[in-house]
Amino acid sequence: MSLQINAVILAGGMARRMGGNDKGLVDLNGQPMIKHAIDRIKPQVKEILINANRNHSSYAEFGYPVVSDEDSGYLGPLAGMITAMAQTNADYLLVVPCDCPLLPTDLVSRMLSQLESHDADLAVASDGKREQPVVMLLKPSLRDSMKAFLDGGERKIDFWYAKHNCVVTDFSDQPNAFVNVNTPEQKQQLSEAIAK
Ligand SMILES: Nc1nc2c(ncn2[C@@H]2O[C@H](COP(=O)(O)OP(=O)(O)OP(=O)(O)O)[C@@H](O)[C@H]2O)c(=O)[nH]1
Ligand SMILES: [Mg+2]
Repeated sequence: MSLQINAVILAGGMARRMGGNDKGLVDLNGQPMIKHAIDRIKPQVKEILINANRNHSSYAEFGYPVVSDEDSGYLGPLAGMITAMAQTNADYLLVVPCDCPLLPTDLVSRMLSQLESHDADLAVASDGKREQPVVMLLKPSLRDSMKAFLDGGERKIDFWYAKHNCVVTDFSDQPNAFVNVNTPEQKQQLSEAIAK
């Protein structure tokens, strides 16, 4: 029987550096930012969840369930992951942010094969220079550990996964895969690069 892999796309942040505009919904080359991530991820997973804390009806228009953080205090990306892990019965959950429009099209296959060959609990992506803590493939059963970590006042995702059997999957062959759009200037730069 083949494994079921679902994804959550995190769009639950405050997007302060984007001037508070809901980052997943800002336009990037004619499409909402999150739509670029959806198009990259959709062929790789069975089901998608969108995690958002405002503008639910706009996010619902993409045709996937929209879930909000259980705690409305904007506790960071871990809060979105915990919510999604509670709502998925898949073997693995892929976590990606809404603000990486160029995610690898082979993200799941490479993370899964490395995870399985190392018998690990989770895989985190790297661009070769830095780990990408909001790009993970993990077992939903890790939710209790993540919740205890967050409830203890911790926020740093890399501190959490360091406590687990974790592999780092290297995507340095795709140097732009994790280009992250946090500011209007970064959006403009990427927009021009895509249009070329
Ligand atoms: N569910 C949830 N997701 C979050 C939260 N904070 C950040 N994220 C998501 O985590 C990912 C990485 O966060 P950032 O790029 O820093 O986004 P952000 O916090 O909205 O932006 P800034 O306010 O500019 O730091 C993005 O996909 C965010 O939507 C949160 O409190 N809850
Ligand atoms: Mg970001």
